Amino acid sequence: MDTEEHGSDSDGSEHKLSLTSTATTDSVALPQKRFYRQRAHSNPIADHCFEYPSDPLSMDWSAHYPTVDLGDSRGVEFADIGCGYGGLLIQLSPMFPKTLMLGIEIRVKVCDFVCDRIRALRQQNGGANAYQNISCLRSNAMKYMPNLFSKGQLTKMFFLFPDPHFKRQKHKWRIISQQLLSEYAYCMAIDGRVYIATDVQQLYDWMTDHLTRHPLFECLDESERDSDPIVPKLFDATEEGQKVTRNGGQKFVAVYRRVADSFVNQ
Ligand SMILES: C[S@@+](CC[C@H](N)C(=O)[O-])C[C@H]1O[C@@H](n2cnc3c(N)ncnc32)[C@H](O)[C@@H]1O
Repeated sequence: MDTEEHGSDSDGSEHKLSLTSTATTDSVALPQKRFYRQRAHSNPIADHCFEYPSDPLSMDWSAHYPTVDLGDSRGVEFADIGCGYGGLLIQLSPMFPKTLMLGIEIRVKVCDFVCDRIRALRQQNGGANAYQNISCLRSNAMKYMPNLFSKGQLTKMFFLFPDPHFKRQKHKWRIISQQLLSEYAYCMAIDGRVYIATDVQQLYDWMTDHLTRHPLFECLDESERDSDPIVPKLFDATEEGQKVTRNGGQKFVAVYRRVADSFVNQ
């Protein structure tokens, strides 16, 4: 992934931080996972070397969505947190062709895989102008969400099969907590939706407990959930979901709505 730091050119003009990922290539073949293997878990609290914008307006998204007229777009609206190998983005792309979606993935090689996968799909479907609305960014969602997204920008956030971090002393590594939910709520539009899925009952209880207790989220009732066309995708669109299916595991899914805070002027 090419990176360009936010800073000043010799003429004093500011250039925006740009994280080139899916913009250019010569190859058309889909990437093979075996060339992108990386340890399963990354410590999200340790210091990693990340490029990140000082604020959302400094982020240059043009390299991520090179054919999209960004001036005419609402910016990224869907964020797949810990997107892994990118299966959800690829399924949602044709369902919402006008919506920009971003996978956020902390592992370098996994993010590279998704970028190469999207690049190949774009080339293979060049004539159809497909997959131009999806991209992947290597970042730590536990640290940089407000740097990437403005208040109320996201209409959907996905947390599909997140790392369970079973040991008690590693619960602080979990991607859902009261503090993190407040950051996610800040980036979300009122009525936006949070989708969670896991095969680990204990993690499901943890995530739903935190979401239910948080004043800015409420659980969708069964009929609302069943009429959401995205819900069926939560089970099998991602590589981890497919692995659970192969192993005959159970899946637990829930959807929450971002609600307005009745005490604070939104
Ligand atoms: C178990 S995998 C699930 C991947 C994908 N959602 C799926 O269902 O196939 C969890 C992913 O979250 C990523 N991840 C963990 N913590 C993260 C963080 N703080 N920010 C971004 N990605 C993270 C991991 O690197 C891993 O790829």
